[in-house]
Amino acid sequence: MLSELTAGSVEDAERRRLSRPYATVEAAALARPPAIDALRALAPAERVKVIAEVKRASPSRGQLAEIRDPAALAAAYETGGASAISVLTEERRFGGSLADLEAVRAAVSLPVLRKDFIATPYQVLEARAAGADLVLLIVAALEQPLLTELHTLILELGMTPLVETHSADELDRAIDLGASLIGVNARNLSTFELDKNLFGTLAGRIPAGTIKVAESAVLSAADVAHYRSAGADVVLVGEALVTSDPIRTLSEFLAV
Ligand SMILES: O=C(O)c1ccccc1NCC(=O)[C@H](O)[C@H](O)COP(=O)(O)O
Repeated sequence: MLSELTAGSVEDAERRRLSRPYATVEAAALARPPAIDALRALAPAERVKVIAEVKRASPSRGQLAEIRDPAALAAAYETGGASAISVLTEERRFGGSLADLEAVRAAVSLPVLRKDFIATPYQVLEARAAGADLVLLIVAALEQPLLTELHTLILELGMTPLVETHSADELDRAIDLGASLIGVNARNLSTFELDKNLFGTLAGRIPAGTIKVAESAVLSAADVAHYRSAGADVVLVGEALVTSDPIRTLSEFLAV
């Protein structure tokens, strides 16, 4: 499933590239105001921080929410105390788009994450051109040389890579990169199985000074407390926010 999702995202980007060539997107990326410092926004603090996700649908859960106005949802997340916004831009299975990212960028002053299946430099440039401050890199989807190349490009463009892992081997690869922001996703992106204890199993391997993000399966304040007690600096939340009153849910999560 992960390779299928990645191939689909790359194919869609190649289609866009026919009407918007590399040089055009690169120029747009370089013309953007500097990216917001996401490491600062997500730095460890007394309380857990939340990356709040704009997520319409997913392969594991189907349709989650009809989000007509992603900018309004992101603004609510900002009001509710989120520290960054994640925007799923994958079109086929998540119903997202780069237009969503651009709308969110214009609506909030928080760092914005492009959450997609990124496997080419063109997709990284698209992210910056649309106003992203962070870009997701999924270790399981990328061989180490490509992972290194994309990680370097994201940094060169002034953005922050969120390097996502799901096993000790993947975590070691993220650490070898020198990643400053590492996510452990409870969801196996091929089988969709959820393991809420994976973060706790792996967190001890993450070097001091690295920001630790627990991703997925955060459905309640108890889940936030579980990840926090296992060492999470940040939790990334999608479903629980888009299927509830996001401001109320955020306030419950941030009170942990
Ligand atoms: O959410 C899915 O079903 C999914 C399937 C395959 C690849 C990625 C997938 N989701 C991306 C994410 O990592 C989540 O959107 C994110 O961590 C938030 O998860 P949740 O709070 O459980 O909605």
